[in-house]
Amino acid sequence: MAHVELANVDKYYGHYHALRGIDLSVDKGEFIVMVGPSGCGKSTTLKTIAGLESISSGRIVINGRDVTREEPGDRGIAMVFQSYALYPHMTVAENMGFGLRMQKRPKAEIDQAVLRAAEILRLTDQLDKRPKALSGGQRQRVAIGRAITRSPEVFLFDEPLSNLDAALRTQMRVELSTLHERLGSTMIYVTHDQVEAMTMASRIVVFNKGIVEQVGAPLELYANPVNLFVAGFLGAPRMNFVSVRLGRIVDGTAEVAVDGGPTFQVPVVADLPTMPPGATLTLGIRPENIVLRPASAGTVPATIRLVEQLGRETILYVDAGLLKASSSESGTANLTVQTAEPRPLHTGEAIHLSLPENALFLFAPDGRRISRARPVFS
Ligand SMILES: Nc1ncnc2c1ncn2[C@@H]1O[C@H](COP(=O)(O)OP(=O)(O)OP(=O)(O)O)[C@@H](O)[C@H]1O
Repeated sequence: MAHVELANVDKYYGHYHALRGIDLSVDKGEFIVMVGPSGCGKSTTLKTIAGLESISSGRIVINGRDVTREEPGDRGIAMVFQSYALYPHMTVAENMGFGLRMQKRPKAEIDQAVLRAAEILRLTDQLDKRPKALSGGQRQRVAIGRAITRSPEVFLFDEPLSNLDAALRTQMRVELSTLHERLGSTMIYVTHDQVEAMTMASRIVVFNKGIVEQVGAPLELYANPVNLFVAGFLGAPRMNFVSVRLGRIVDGTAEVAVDGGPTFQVPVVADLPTMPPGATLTLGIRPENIVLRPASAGTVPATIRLVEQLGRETILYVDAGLLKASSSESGTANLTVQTAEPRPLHTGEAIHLSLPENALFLFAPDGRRISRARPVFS
């Protein structure tokens, strides 16, 4: 187990500023998951911790030791990649023991480490096979086994499950979480997969364009994103965003109105009054918080453009003309609704929506969230 710290880390590739002052402190035994859009710097961050990329400025500290200039092999880390790159001519046991053999460790020690890793990863029956005789999930377990045998203080994972099919990914997700519990090691994990991030992380780090936007426990980030970017990034289907105008602010509550449409009262943080009345703000609402209602005052009329029936729930892409939403994910539809409505819903159907005020997020023109923090469990 190790504590890992990045202090003001900058990384340039030529003139390209890939990491911009990254500060990150990973506690011993934490499972940190890094997420963000393609090209935001997740893999670069992981490689700088591994020592596979040098940094332009800043410091990387593992267990209080500055490793910024240390070779990868001296840092006490092991990395598992998306492509598991096993040696095809070696058996599973030989693949798993490879790192230790390179370090010229005694045979008995290597055998013991391989057996222990194989037992943890349920590969004991596969040790004499070659990689081509294994399933994708088993191969990825061998790659993880290769990391385990080296008893690293820190495991780094770069999208290790993205080559597996959906069912195997689900199974491996559970196995990795179990592995983390069993070994208690510090793990830093990069993924594109929201479910992996939400279910495995003790804390999620959201990257964007070479900076860290927010760090926090999964549900905390989901309930209290600091800005539009984090709000829009975490959650599938993603949060809806609607342009609104700021009206009066009374007793910590802002009146915001959709042009020609409904008005909402949103609790705000203190610095909102510095914004002029009439300022354009963004209202956010998660698809699961929009409610289908019979027509009445305060509801918004909408037309269903597309229905995705997922069994337990249904995703509707609707055209709610009044709401000038900017999160269109599908043609003329401008709002996404996630509902457990039991009756069948059809394309072209007219419906009415209610946007509960206690589920609204409000964002300033610069993207900062200015509605009051929401409890994680509400
Ligand atoms: N060796 C390199 N030389 C030049 N530019 C690079 C190099 N490696 C990465 N970059 C650039 O640095 C930025 C960050 O890349 P990085 O691989 O860290 O992104 P990422 O967040 O992991 O993306 P993805 O999710 O697509 O893997 C990208 O714009 C990329 O093009």
